[in-house]
Amino acid sequence: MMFPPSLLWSSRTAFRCRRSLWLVDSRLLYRQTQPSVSIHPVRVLKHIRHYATESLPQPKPETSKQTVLSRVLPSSLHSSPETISSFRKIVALAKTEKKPLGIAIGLLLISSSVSMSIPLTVGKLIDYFTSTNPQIPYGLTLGQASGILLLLFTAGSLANAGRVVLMRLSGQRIVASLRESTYQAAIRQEVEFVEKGEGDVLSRLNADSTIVGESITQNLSDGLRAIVMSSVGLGAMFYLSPRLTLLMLAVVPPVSLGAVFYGRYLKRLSNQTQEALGEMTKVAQEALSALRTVQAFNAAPQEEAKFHQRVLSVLSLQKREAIATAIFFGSTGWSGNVTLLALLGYGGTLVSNGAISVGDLSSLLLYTVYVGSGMQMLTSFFSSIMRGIGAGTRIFELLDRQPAVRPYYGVEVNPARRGPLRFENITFEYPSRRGVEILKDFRLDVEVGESIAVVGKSGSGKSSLHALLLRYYDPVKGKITFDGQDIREFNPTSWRNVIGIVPQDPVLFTGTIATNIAYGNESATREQIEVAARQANCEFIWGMPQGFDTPIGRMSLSGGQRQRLAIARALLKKPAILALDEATSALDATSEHRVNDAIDKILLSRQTTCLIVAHRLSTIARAERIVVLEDGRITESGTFNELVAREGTRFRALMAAQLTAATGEKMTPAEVINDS
Ligand SMILES: Nc1ncnc2c1ncn2[C@@H]1O[C@H](COP(=O)(O)OP(=O)(O)OP(=O)(O)O)[C@@H](O)[C@H]1O
Repeated sequence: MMFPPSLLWSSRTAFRCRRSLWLVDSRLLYRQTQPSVSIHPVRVLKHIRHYATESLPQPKPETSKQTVLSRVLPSSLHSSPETISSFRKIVALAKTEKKPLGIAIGLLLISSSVSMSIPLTVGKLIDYFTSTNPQIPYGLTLGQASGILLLLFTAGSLANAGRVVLMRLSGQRIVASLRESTYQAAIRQEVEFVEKGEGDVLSRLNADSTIVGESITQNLSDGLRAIVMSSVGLGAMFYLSPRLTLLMLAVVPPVSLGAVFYGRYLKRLSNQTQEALGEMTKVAQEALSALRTVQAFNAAPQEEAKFHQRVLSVLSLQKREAIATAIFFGSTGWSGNVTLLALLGYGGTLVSNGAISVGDLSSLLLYTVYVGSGMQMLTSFFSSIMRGIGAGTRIFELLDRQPAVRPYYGVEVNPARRGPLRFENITFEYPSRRGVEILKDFRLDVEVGESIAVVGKSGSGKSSLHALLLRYYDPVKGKITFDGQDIREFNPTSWRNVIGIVPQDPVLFTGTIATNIAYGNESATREQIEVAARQANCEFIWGMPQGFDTPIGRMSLSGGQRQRLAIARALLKKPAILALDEATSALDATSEHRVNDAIDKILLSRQTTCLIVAHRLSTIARAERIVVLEDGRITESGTFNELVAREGTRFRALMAAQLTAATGEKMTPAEVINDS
């Protein structure tokens, strides 16, 4: 017996399923993944029964809610409280769409009832046309009966169309709101969490929310339809001929037992193939992402050979899988058809004995197909529920996650507040590198309006100071205070409002120059934006044809221009603290001059406390105080002249190394300053 391919899953869907979730059962999956597979519907029924009673641990008596779930979930999932809570949350999501979903379910019942009457009608028609004394119930004429049937089928189709529209729209609305809340939750997490698993967050936003939406609507509707089809179909079969129905139910179990074991073997093979495919992709990915290196070392043949090996192992597994699948489906198809033959044979004798009419036998065979389809749909329904729960668990994990730094919790900081900034005995490790102390008992006091240049070799922890200041992370020991108050007491959003940040490599977002300067400050007027741009020496904007309305992306900005835009963005906030992380790459002389001039203006105003991670000598020389960061601590501190004048300082060595790298000549900082 062949199932309509539309009822069968694509293998891609199944693979996705397998990746994320425990599947209902190998044999059922296998049937779902293969198009044009012969499946005996009653065998499927048996499988489900087996699945529900044996492959699952018995429900725990203590909780009635768990009991219901235990029947539908596989053992690996149903025992987990997470799964149960995820299931409940998914159901709760559907509550927002209670009304349309309720109507859709009503329509579904109407359309299913109509379609379930078809086999019976066909049987009656066959009997009517083959009978020597044809009679229509209720004394209807053939025309009237046909008219009623036509009306019924039209109503069924309309109900079905209505169901599809309502379910889809509800599903899409659920997915849309789920995406928004997932995005909101993700964007409020601490940076470490998102940066570590950015791809993960994106897949939750994209794939997982779609799966959850589908499992509430589309799959729920399919599942209900399947339940109606299977139960009504079986009932009708028993009504038409209990003997034939029992015969079918008796033939199936022994055949299905073999299929169970074989199905498991196939599933194992399929898993191995997927793993091998993963390995193959990894090899290709590595080489393609490092193509410059591959070509520079003429390593293409070597990479091709590596890939060839992986392709071979995939091929050999696929060959085994193909043979095994062929045997599996050949034999299940054969046994399915033999069962059908037995039914026809026995049914035929019953017809010739007059125990059953030709029409009833036809109806019964048609119902068998319906029940089979219903069972098939039911199995995908279980898998879909589990996929939905798996995806839901990942989404709810993010939705329920409390960020390590709660963005809207704590004391509001008045934007006009000013005060000294103190790093008090800070010890800091990155959460992903526990045990590696980036800062050790670090101490630094910065007075209001003071400018400090932090210097040190690459990787010494300079930028980490800014990360702590912005509360991307919190120190392991010690505290940072602003105006005498621990910054951890502040509401991070309002605290970040008083800090202007200029990162090493400023990010510009899609939009115009103006929207980029006003990033995070949407209420800023054009005038305020222009003032900030002027302060930051962004005169280049006025030279652009569309000025401040020039879209970013249509032009390429130089490093110096980007940095000045970032300074303008920071200045627009009128920050109490400016955290400037200077780009390490050299700027051309004019750019550097314009950037430095902008920094000068900020420093001279003495309105903003400046903590500059400095690389360029010209910037370092501008700061009132320079601190040298080494081994997580400040080892030297003083004005530029003091540090240059001091013999054998770490600062002199650092500067000399930088100058040598920049000029190619051995020079001292003092020489360069004098030269310029
Ligand atoms: N997110 C992170 N997770 C783990 N380790 C990090 C992270 N960011 C930086 N580090 C490590 O912390 C150390 C200090 O890095 P940091 O960026 O603060 O140094 P830096 O002095 O600013 O360096 P550079 O001058 O090259 O910018 C480095 O060893 C770096 O590899």
